[in-house]
Amino acid sequence: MLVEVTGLAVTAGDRRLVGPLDLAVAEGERVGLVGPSGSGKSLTVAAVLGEVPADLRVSGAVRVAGRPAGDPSLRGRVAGALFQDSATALDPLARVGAQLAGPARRLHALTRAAARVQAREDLARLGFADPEDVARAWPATLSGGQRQRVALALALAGRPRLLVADEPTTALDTVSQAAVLDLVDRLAPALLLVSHDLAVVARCCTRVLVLSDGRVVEEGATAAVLAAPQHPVTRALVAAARAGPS
Ligand SMILES: Nc1ncnc2c1ncn2[C@@H]1O[C@H](COP(=O)(O)OP(=O)(O)OP(=O)(O)O)[C@@H](O)[C@H]1O
Repeated sequence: MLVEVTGLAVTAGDRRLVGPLDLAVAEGERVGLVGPSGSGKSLTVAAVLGEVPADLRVSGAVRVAGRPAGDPSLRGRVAGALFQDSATALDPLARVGAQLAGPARRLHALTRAAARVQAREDLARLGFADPEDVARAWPATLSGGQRQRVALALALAGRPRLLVADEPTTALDTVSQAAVLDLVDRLAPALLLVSHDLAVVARCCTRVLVLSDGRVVEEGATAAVLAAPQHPVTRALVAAARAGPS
């Protein structure tokens, strides 16, 4: 199993924010995590990435590719991460091409020239018609949708086996949302996708877990959950997804 979470609990003092929760993602699988605001989605993926804030306590077993979450050998190489705000992923003081070449050189010992070629290829793969220009650009000169595509390229630059994406399209306009989701769907080797919007998860994920108050209240094939939601929280999410983009 690529991701194996058993008995995860995240607590703040004596308040339990997440858990107990089990979650598994197989190699190549696409799993969605949906739930209303505050249901524990972000803390769950933070636990998978080994990045739960230090003021919180994590218990249970979280393993990625057989190693404890947060193990430095996993970063970029096994799991790439994409968040809502691409501004935090990109260095404003480095050109796009140089940023993309970083992980390729660090994780795969590519030469500077080979990393440069790979960065151009990655930008083309990410739908940029003019990879040379984008590689030379500073992040601030790109649109929000373009920046998020670069952030996706960066998350995938180390050729990880898993993409972890937390609300990757929430900050984008509808057209960019569709473009970024399409790329996530096409390029993620395996996917753990967080969204408050079941329609977003339905686009990319074959299996979905519904969270409420830090626990999984429903789980199953996305199509089956959409067609016949059982839990009231799931029903509300299905109704919201049918009502259109949020
Ligand atoms: N560092 C923290 N200290 C205390 N409580 C926290 C901390 N981080 C998150 N929480 C609380 O934990 C709960 C779960 O938060 P989390 O961010 O995982 O929810 P979420 O489902 O991702 O919500 P959203 O969709 O709003 O991002 C919330 O009640 C939140 O207020």
